[in-house]
Amino acid sequence: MNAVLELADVSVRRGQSLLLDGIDWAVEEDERWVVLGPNGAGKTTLMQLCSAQIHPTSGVLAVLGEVVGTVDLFELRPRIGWTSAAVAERIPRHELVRDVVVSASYGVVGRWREQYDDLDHERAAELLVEVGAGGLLDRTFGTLSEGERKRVQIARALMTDPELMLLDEPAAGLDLGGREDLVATLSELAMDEHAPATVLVSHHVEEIPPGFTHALLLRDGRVTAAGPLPHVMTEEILSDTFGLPLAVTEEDGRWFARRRAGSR
Ligand SMILES: Nc1ncnc2c1ncn2[C@@H]1O[C@H](COP(=O)(O)OP(=O)(O)OP(=O)(O)O)[C@@H](O)[C@H]1O
Repeated sequence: MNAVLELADVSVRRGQSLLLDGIDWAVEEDERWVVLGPNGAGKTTLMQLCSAQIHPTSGVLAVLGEVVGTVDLFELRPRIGWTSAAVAERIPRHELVRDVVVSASYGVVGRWREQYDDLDHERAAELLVEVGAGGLLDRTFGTLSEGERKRVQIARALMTDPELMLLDEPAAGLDLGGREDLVATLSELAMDEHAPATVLVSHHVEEIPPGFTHALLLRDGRVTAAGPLPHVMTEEILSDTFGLPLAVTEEDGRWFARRRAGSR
């Protein structure tokens, strides 16, 4: 098994602030990880590192076997599928959904004069069906609901057949039905043995799709725990990570957390 992500004592500093502090972490190609932590824990900064958008200030980061700092990041990035609010903001609202997905093959947002062949368009259409958005091909991105936009972004992230997929808070802004639909779609992807290694960022344990295998928990830029889900999803570790006493339960592969009764 090959590691798709390897971080050894990785830190990120901006001015006086230490955003990430001595992170050690490895993700293997058949693993599906969730990164959990409260606001400001460093989750997005970690995804920026893993998507080769930024360099560590210190430590060693290898993405898909390439040590960041020794390789051309423009060659590395197309091998990574990435969805985040920052990527979504760059998608032109007038863009047709079919073009939002297909343009990932050129690593661009907003179709210009690139030429795509029929196979590209067929693949885009298939991926949209796979994520439950097959009926949206000819809509413009700006007319979609938040939940539909998330699905289109996941199809776009899969378009280049990436070796690593990073999903930064894909359920943010969704209503209950939208969240549950998305969790089901991500669960299907997680259980597909041909799907790439996946890292999903979330604030909420309820958003962990069944089929995800591991969790990395962050607080104040440090790892509080990392490993197989049943090992790290304990009341003690989650309470420590989120800074409040939590009761944690698991049912049918889904996780739930709430403040422990009488603890306030
Ligand atoms: N350029 C910067 N300079 C100084 N501090 C920064 C910079 N960028 C981010 N931070 C701080 O680093 C911390 C981690 O930010 P990050 O966005 O990675 O957290 P997060 O876990 O994704 O948070 P959230 O859940 O709220 O999205 C935050 O306190 C943030 O204010």
